[in-house]
Order: sequence, then structure tokens, then C-alpha cells
Amino acid sequence: MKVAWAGSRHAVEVADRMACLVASDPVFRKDTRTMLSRKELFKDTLKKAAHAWKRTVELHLTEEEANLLRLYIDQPGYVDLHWVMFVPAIKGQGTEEQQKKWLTMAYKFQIIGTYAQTELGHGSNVQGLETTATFDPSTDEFIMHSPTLTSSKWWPGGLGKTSTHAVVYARLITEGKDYGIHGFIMQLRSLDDHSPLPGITIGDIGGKFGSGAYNSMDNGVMRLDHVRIPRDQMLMRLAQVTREGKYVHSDVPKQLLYGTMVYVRQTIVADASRALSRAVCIAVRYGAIRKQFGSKAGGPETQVLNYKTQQSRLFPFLASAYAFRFVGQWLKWLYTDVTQKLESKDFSTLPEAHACTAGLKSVTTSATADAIEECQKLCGGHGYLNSSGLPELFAVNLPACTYEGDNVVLLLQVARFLMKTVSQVASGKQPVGTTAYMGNIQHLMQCKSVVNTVEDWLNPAAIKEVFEARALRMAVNCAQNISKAPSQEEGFSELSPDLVEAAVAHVQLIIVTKFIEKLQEDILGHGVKEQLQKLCGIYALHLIHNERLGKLYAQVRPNAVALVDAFDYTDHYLGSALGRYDGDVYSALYKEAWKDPLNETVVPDGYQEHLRPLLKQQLKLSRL
Ligand SMILES: CCCCC/C=C\C/C=C\C/C=C\C/C=C\CCCC(=O)SCCNC(=O)CCNC(=O)[C@H](O)C(C)(C)COP(=O)(O)OP(=O)(O)OC[C@H]1O[C@@H](n2cnc3c(N)ncnc32)[C@H](O)[C@@H]1OP(=O)(O)O
Ligand SMILES: Cc1cc2nc3c(=O)[nH]c(=O)nc-3n(C[C@H](O)[C@H](O)[C@H](O)COP(=O)(O)OP(=O)(O)OC[C@H]3O[C@@H](n4cnc5c(N)ncnc54)[C@H](O)[C@@H]3O)c2cc1C
Repeated sequence: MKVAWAGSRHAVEVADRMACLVASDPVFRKDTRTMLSRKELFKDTLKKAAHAWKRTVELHLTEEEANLLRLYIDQPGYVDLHWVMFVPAIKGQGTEEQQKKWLTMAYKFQIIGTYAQTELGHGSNVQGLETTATFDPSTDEFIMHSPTLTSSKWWPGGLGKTSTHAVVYARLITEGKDYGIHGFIMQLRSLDDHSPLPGITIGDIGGKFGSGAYNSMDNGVMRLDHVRIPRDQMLMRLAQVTREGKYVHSDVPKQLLYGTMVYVRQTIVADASRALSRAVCIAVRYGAIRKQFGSKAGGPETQVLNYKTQQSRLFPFLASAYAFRFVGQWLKWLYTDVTQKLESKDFSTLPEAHACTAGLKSVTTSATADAIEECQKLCGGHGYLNSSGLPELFAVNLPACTYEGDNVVLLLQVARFLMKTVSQVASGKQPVGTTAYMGNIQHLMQCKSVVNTVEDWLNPAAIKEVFEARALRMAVNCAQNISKAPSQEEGFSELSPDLVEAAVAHVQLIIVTKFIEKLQEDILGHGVKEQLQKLCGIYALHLIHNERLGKLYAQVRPNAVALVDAFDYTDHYLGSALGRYDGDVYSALYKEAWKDPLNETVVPDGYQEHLRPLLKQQLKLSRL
């Protein structure tokens, strides 16, 4: 099952090696993270990142190993933005020459970059960004400026205190004309003493949700006061400005400006499955240890994991973790395929890639955030302790519903793609890729339920057809209602809640389809395929509230712990007293409690000033 989860024996081997490397290095300890002040936590992140780089160089780690090292360190920091956004932005939007110049320094960590797009006044609406980049032909420079308070760059990770450079998104103005948003490389800080360069006001935006989580990251604010940069620091793969100031658009779609976001969205689907699997691992293992009620005449109490309510709340998340893992593996393939096609100027699958990355990022991160919160409740009171690992897991993954694109905004993008497809089908065009099912419109709009017997519900073809009919009917229904509106735009706006639902149904069809396709592959291990078939059934049927589920839960229960052990997480990475591999929960909880700084003294600070006088005074009063 480990191989099915990891994707290959090689992946299992590399993951094990990197996880153990991190778990065995005291610099990477995580158990005190939620007890540190904001400044201590930030400094701890700097220390870990520097140590990680040192180990990467010493051990000659590959890019795959270094990424896993960063992942198992599991502490949001500037390095994430450097590797996950700054480098990909230059790769995707820079010319060969610009890539050579800037990536050489970035790969050697001679510069530290971030992705500065969002502003105080705009995040979702990229075309509404206000930062300006005005070309000055007299000096062959762009003047970077924050014209309003709301144009202040706001949120970029690492911007506050760490990044020396950024890809800054701004309105390109030349010859008095505004050509919209483009990317520019800017140096922000001196490479000698790290002080901000002239004209740049920069700082951290303040504390964030949770006690650890993104408080380890210096999300920043930046204001630019007519900062001049050379013309060749405009990222010029998509467009350029000539020495004379002429704007020249290249022959690639302008949407490639958004390519970095598409890349990160596909990585976030894999991250969501990982985060969800960690929460499920904790809740399943603890559910097997925790006993409550049910003892007959002094016998052992009942494992809470045996309660049907616990199973009906938890097992859909176990199934979702595997479902998101497999669709994430497919999405990575889709993204790679689109990127290769772009190299040969084939842009035909760009809309599909946008819709799939936007939709899957949205559906998987929303489901994961909700599931982690529920896993906290599934562990009772102890789930609310930081030592359970669940509050931190929730706080770190909740913002994934917002960053890299607000989930509703992204689902509306999917809806726009679906409406276009429905209208193309109506005009006789055969849809392809993830919308191919829409070509089957006659059959799917009329077909009666293809599932009649209870057994049908476990027939993958039947389940797939149910999901296709559901998605298609919701999309066609929206299209018909939009066509009744005074205008397409008004109709789209009026119907947007229904369109979001239709987009979710389409994305869930993709997830179910990819799970079914995964089961058609050769899957190693005795009985593994059967277990995955049950999980596929649970994932699909829980979305349509099917009464078949109870039986499936009972069949999965005996293997539930084995199915989470297959995630192969070290106790260090799981970071949970409840989810420990050895199940020694109560002594772990007890041991963790004493680490809290509050327990450094038996009489707490504040007793002399605030508690003793109060108690003495009340005592005196009571004797009057
Ligand atoms: C590691 C730490 C531990 C824990 C973390 C775990 C995992 C994290 C892993 C990695 C992440 C790294 C660190 C973590 C922290 C933070 C990272 C987050 C960083 C950010 O948070 S970074 C900012 C993100 N900020 C956005 O995400 C803005 C969203 N807002 C938009 O994206 C646009 O604003 C949109 C699309 C809403 C409207 O854009 P618009 O107004 O220009 O376009 P419009 O809607 O009119 O569409 C015109 C035509 O373009 C097509 N089109 C649009 N977009 C396309 C695309 N991407 N590709 C291809 N085609 C596209 C349409 O489909 C249409 O096509 P058609 O015309 O054919 O219909
Ligand atoms: C932890 C974290 C890290 C981040 N890191 C970075 C970074 O490194 N670099 C960077 O550039 N940015 C970063 N961001 C910013 C992030 O990308 C934006 O917050 C995100 O894109 C959402 O945009 P917004 O904040 O403007 O939300 P808004 O769009 O203002 O959302 C507010 C509400 O309005 C709704 N809404 C907005 N538009 C519509 C519409 N057309 N129709 C219906 N509803 C709508 C949304 O659904 C939401 O409910 C980060 C954010 C977080 C939380």
C-alpha cells in the first residue's frame, strides 16, 4: 500500500531517507514551535532554512531530495516562495538570457526571491493591481512606484524581512499607454547589509492565524517610491519594451503571465492530500487507541473507532486522502504535458490546464481544511491540544483555501470554462479531455439511474456514469437559465452560486474518474487493490449520500490502521502525541504537557502581583 500511496518504490525509498534525515537532526525539532514568540519562531525558521541548505550542499542532495527535506521540515518560510514561486516565475516568464542571469544566482542562494503580486487593495483581481512600472526612455529604465496606499504590496511570503529580490507585478506604462500587468525583477535589499534599497519601505504585515503556522513566515508589506530598475529587468518572454519604448507583444497567450499560479495550484493538490492524510493518520490511530464506554461487567471499553458515527465521519476523509493523492499524480502529468506542449507553441490544452488546476486546487483544499477541523473533533478534547498536532495542521492548511487563488473565484473560472464547453457542444463541437463526457449529452440527460441494485453502486462504470450525469445536468441547467437572462454577463452573475456547485460537481467527477483509472493499473501488494476499491466506493458514495456506505465502512474498519500506516510518516513529521506509531498516547500527552513554559515554575508569574492580593483581600473580607 505504501507504494500505491507514494507512487513508486523509488518514491518510498527517497521519502523514507529524507524523513529520517530530518527526524534525526535536533536542529529540525518541532515540538516547541507553538511555544515560541513570533520573533523566536521567525529566527528558528531562518536557522532551519540555513541548516537545510548546509545539509543539501554537504550531502549533494538532488532537487527531489531537497524538496522533500523542505517538506519534512514542515515550517512555512521564505524558502518556499523562493523555490515554489520566484524561480518558476523567472523560468516561465523570463527570456533564456534572463533565466541564465537570475537563476544562476537563485539556485546558489546568492539571492533570495519572492513573488510580489498581491496588494493591500487587490489579490483576486490581478488586472486591478495598481503598482506602476513606467518606462523612461531618457535613462532606459522602468520607474517602479506605489501610487496609492492600496497599491502597497501586501502578503508576499518572505517580503517582510528576508527576500533580497522579488518578481513584482505592476502595470506597464510606456509612451503614455497602460499595457496592463507584467512581471519585473527588482532588488529590494542590499546584498552587503540587507538594508532596504532607497525608495523601498518594507516590513512584516503582522501576526496570523494560529500560534505557529504562517507566523514562521514574514509575509510582507512594501511601498515603492519611484524606484528605478534597468529595462532588462522586465520579464520579457511574453512581451517586451524596445529601447525606444515601443511595446511588443510576443506570440504567446497573455495568460502565460499567470503560469506560475497554475504551477503552484497543481502542487497544492498534492499538498492537500498530504495534509489530509496526516490528519486522518492521527485520528484513525488515536481512534484505535481511545476506548470509551461499552464495557460489559468490567470488561474492556469500546475503541471509539468502532462506533458507526466515528466511521461515518472519518472514513470519507481516509478515502479522500487517497482520492486526492491519485488525482494529484494525474494533475502533475497534465501540467507537465501542457508545459511540454507550450515549448512547441501548442496552446490547445491551456484552458483545460487552467480549469483543472483551479478546480482541483479549490475542491481539495476546501475539503482538506474542513476535514482537518473535523479530525480535531474526532479526537475529543485531546484533539484541541497543540501536542495533538491538529491545531497546527489546521492553521497551516486553512489559508490554502485562499492563497494561490480564492477557492470561489477559481471555481467561477471553472464554471466559465464549463459554460463555454456547453455552448460548443450545442453548436456540434465534440468536447475532449475532462469534458469529453459532455459530448454524451443525449444519453446523460435522459438516462434513468443506471444503478438499481445495491451491488450496482460498487460498479465503477455505473458510479462514473452517475457522476457524469450529475455534472452535465447541473451545467446544462445553469446554461439554460443564463440564456434566459438579459445578458450572458448578468446571467452568469445571477447564477454564480449554482455555477459554483456545477463546477464542484465537474471537479468531483474528475477525482472519481482518476481514482477509477488508478484501479485499472497494476497495483502491487496482496489485497491492496481490493482495499483501494472500497475506498474509491466510499469517496464516490459519500458525495452522493448513499445508504451503501455503512457496509463499506465495516469492510474498511479492519484495515483502517494499515491504510494510514501506508502513508509512512515518521512521528517527527506527524508531530502528534495522539498519532504516534507506538500508540503510547497517554504518556506522550503527559510528557508534552510539562514542556510548556508555564510549567517552568510551580507558582506562576503574576501570583505575587495579581493573585495573592486578591485572595488575601477576599480572605480578610470573609472574616469581617
Ligand atoms: C511549505 C510550507 C508548509 C505548508 C504549505 C503547504 C503547501 C504550500 C506549497 C506551495 C506554496 C508555497 C508556499 C505557501 C504559501 C503561499 C503561496 C501563495 C502565493 C500566492 O498566493 S501568489 C498570488 C495568487 N493570486 C491569485 O491566484 C490571483 C487569482 N486571480 C487570477 O488568477 C485572475 O485574476 C483570474 C483568473 C481570477 C481572472 O483573471 P483575468 O481577469 O485576467 O482573466 P478573465 O477571468 O477575464 O479570463 C480571461 C481568459 O483567461 C483565461 N485564464 C485566466 N487565468 C488563466 C490561467 N491561469 N491560465 C490560463 N488561462 C487563464 C480565462 O479562462 C479566460 O479565458 P476565456 O477568455 O477563453 O474564457
Ligand atoms: C498565507 C498566505 C500567503 C500568501 N502568499 C502570497 C504571496 O507569496 N504572494 C502573493 O502575491 N500573494 C500572497 N497571498 C495573497 C493571496 O494570493 C490572496 O489573498 C488571494 O489571492 C485572495 O485574494 P484576496 O485576498 O484579494 O481575496 P478577495 O478576492 O478580496 O476575497 C474576499 C471575498 O470576496 C470573494 N470574491 C472576490 N471576487 C469575487 C468574484 N468575482 N465573485 C464572487 N466572489 C468574489 C471571495 O470569494 C472571498 O469570499 C497570500 C495569502 C495568504 C493568506
